[in-house]
Parts: sequence; C-alpha cells; structure tokens
Amino acid sequence: MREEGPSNGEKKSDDDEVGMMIPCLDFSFNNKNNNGLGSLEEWKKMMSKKVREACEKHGYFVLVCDDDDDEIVPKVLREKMVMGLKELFDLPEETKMKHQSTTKPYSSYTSDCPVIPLNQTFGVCDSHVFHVSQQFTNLMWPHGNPSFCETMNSISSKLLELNYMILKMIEEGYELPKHYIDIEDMLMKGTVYLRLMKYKTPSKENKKEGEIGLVTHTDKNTLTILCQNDVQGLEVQTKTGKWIQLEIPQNAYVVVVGDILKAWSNGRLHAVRHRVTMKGDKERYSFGVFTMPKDEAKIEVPPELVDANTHPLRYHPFTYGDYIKFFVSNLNENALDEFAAL
Ligand SMILES: O=C(O)CCC(=O)C(=O)O
Ligand SMILES: [Fe+2]
Repeated sequence: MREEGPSNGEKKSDDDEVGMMIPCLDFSFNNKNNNGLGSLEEWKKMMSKKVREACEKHGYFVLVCDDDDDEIVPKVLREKMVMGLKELFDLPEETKMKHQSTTKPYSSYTSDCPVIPLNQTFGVCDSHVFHVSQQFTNLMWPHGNPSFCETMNSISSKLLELNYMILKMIEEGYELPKHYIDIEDMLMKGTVYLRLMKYKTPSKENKKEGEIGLVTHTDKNTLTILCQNDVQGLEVQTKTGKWIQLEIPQNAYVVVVGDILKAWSNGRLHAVRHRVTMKGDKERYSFGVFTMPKDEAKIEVPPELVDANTHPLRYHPFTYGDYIKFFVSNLNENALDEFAAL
C-alpha cells in the first residue's frame, strides 16, 4: 500500500486498474478524525456507504484505527495478544494437541497438514464468553494463564462488536426497509470463532520467492476480521485474477467478506479469494474473529436486492448447516455456486 487516495479512502497499488486499488477505511471516529464529520449517526451513515462499496468492489477492506481508540481495539491489547500467541505456539506439541473437538468443526488444534506444512491453527468457539477462554487457557497452561485468558477474551469481544457493527453498516448501506430485514436473526446470533495462527518460516530455497502458508480460499462464514504481527504475507486476488500482496499497517485489521454475505446479497458483495505466502525469515502470527450464522439459519436474498434486469436472483435459499456439510464433504473452492446457484 502506498499513498492514500484523495477522498475515497482507497490506497493505490502499483497498477492503476480499479481492482488493484486497496480499499482503506479509517474508523477512528472518536478521536481526531471526527472533526467536521458531525454526529456519530452521520459518520456511520457515511461509513456504511463506503463499507458497502468496498465490500462490493473488492470483497475486503483494510480498517485503520487510532492506536488509543478504546472503541475499537486499544494498541496495548493488540500487542499483548500477539505476544501471547508466541507464548501459546511455543508450548510443546503434545500440549497443543490437547485442544481437540470431535463435535464442532474448526474447534481443534491442527498442524502438519501436508498442503500447508507451515501453518499451525487453533480454532476456539465462543472465546468472547469468559469461561470458554478460561477453559482453553487452563487446558494449555494447567497452572492457568490469567493474563492471556483476559487478553484473548477481551480482544474477542471487541472484534465481535466490530464485526457486528460492520454487518449493520452493510445492511444500512443497502437502505433496506427496517421491517423486512433480518440480518440480525439471519446472520448474527450464530457462532463466533477465534482462529489463532502461526506460520513458520519457509525453507531456505523458498525464502525469496515465497512458500504457500495458507491455500487460496474464500471464507465460508459471514464476515471475518483479521489481525497480524509485523510479518506480511496475506494476498488477495482481484476480480480480474491478479494477486496483490497486502501491506497491513500495525494499527489495522483486514475485514473479509465471506460466502454467506455473498449469497445473502445476491452476489453483490464479493467473497474475495485470498491466501498467505510466507517469505523471509520471520515467523508470522495472525488471529481472526469469524462470525457464522446458526446452523439452522435460512440464508435468503431480500427481494430488494433482486432486480430482474440488473441483478436476477442468483441463489436459492439454503440453511447454513447444509452449506457447511456440503463444503466439508466436497472441499471445493467453488462450493457456494455449486451448492446454491440457480
Ligand atoms: O493469516 C491470515 O492473515 C489469513 C487467515 C485466513 O485467511 C483464514 O484463516 O481464513
Ligand atoms: Fe480466510
């Protein structure tokens, strides 16, 4: 990312092509940037439009906030989380392996996966609930780790609030009639996953060119908010098929549109394909809060987002649980279209 664009909140990458612009939105309302922007309501209205535009055009955006913005995530909390991640992944392999769930998907520790050997991941369901974070940290540190427990729980709550706020902004961005829209019931009030990730450094021969850390995918949930240490590696694919490496500032998060928002919006919102490529000799740590609908939630396009000429209906209604079952049994990257396209 280079210079900030004039007024549209986009940053230019090397290429001038629209798709190559990196959308960057400053969410620091409560501090210096509210000058001249009026009330919180007016700010939200203006931002909702920008959020919707970025999610339609790019399928993600880089969210920047002031270092001391308590409304979003204070800098100290973010730093503590990154330090805590190092401590967690430094635990012996047999300790980390204790975090396994046979009932919930994405809720275990995984490592040594042949297609992504550099990656180690913990999935923790509902870490914004204090006793859940405590159960996790007590399992990893039998004598407890109250500091990491507190950090993990607070940052999950903060990022969940932010995730829900952005979902509401997307809804507002479409100016849908209040009586109809059920984004809250349909897309929120579901499951929340915290994913904690470590990427090992690439082998010697791949240090320069890069080695795959996480394979190309779209997120299968509703909306994701990602954060990382100072090691870059996240890449996104533009609609024209080009890959861009994101340079994410330390006070920033990456907001990613998932398949469910794409389906709900009748394909107006773009679920961006992304991957992680590891270069150099520093380990990468990242974490993300993923929101998912309830398994029984019916994902259905609001009639206002269908237009016979410009946006004919693309997806039939489906339940989230059925979609995930389909994806898990097929592991096909085109899962949404194969499962729900008309
Ligand atoms: O590590 C990252 O920055 C990306 C992670 C990601 O895309 C995912 O977990 O779905
Ligand atoms: Fe992802």
